[in-house]
Amino acid sequence: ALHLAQAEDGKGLDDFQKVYNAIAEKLRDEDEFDGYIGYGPNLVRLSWHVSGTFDKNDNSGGSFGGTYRFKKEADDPANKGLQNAARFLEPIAKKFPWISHGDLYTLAGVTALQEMQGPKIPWRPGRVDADEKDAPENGRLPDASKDGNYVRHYFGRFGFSDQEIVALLGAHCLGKTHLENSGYEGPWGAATNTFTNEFFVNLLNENWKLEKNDAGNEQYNSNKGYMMLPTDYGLIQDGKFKKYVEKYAKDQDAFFEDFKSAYVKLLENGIDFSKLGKAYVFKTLDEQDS
Ligand code: HEM
Ligand SMILES: CC(=O)Cn1cnc2ccccc21
Repeated sequence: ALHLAQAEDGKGLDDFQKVYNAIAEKLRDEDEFDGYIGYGPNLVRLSWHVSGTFDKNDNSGGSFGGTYRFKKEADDPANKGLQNAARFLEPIAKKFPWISHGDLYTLAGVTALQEMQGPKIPWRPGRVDADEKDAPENGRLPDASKDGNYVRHYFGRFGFSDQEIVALLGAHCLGKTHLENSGYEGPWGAATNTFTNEFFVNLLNENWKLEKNDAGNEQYNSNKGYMMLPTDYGLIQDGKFKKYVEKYAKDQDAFFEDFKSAYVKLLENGIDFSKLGKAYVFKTLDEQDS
């Protein structure tokens, strides 16, 4: 059965906006991380990895239990590099001890996306810290060396459509790959910390060459210094995915709308929020300055 959301008692929009603001101010303050990319992309990746262990067949994994806090999950080789995001969030968790880990990890991704000029992401609290025995086994996160068919099958475990899969992967407009983390090397030049549809524009406009990188893994590189993972490239090799790549390359608003919906579904998969009220939509720091 689905996990029933149990919001932190007595906490409302203002309380969670305070957590949002603490994360957003720390993001602004610590802007030198990873060659001045900042922590935003890493926090978005953490919010995806804590949710990406979900399996709709037995409702195991997913963001509900905050089990990333256990070594068993944090030490999954697929999570290499996310220690930075976890360390970033430690003082936030200490300042707001009442928030569950699952709510903190997902709220941090929402905060980072909105502060990087992404769409407004409605967010609901109610994840509850589970035991280490509930932490999913390693190996549930995807393999970047595969093709479009693998990606479709992989996300079938979450119940995502082709359109939702393409929209979600648009988050690869953010940050970069790091050879020491994943065995893929991204260019410093092209890495960004602003949420746009350029992942799709680059996929279609660059001429991609399949090359072996210094770790011996194949990746697609362009003469402008951009890179794509084989799974990224699979989105234009597969005709059914490609039409959504073209849609989002032409229409950033459509991308923002579809990304927002798919990202909320990713973060909320496996949880019954029906007993809760409306989702919260947080103000960005800029919207509060005025
Ligand atoms: C087929 C599915 C996916 C694969 C195989 C994949 C693979 C990867 C790999 C290998 C990296 C580089 C990690 C590193 O070396 O530091 C990465 C980074 C990243 N991924 Fe994905 N990813 C997938 C889906 C997603 C989704 C669904 C999201 C979010 C909605 C996402 C967000 C990110 C972000 C923001 C980064 C940059 C992190 C940073 O700069 O520290 N990815 N991904
Ligand atoms: C800037 C760049 O390489 C865009 N990009 C293309 N694929 C990516 C996967 C993870 C992070 C960034 C990615």
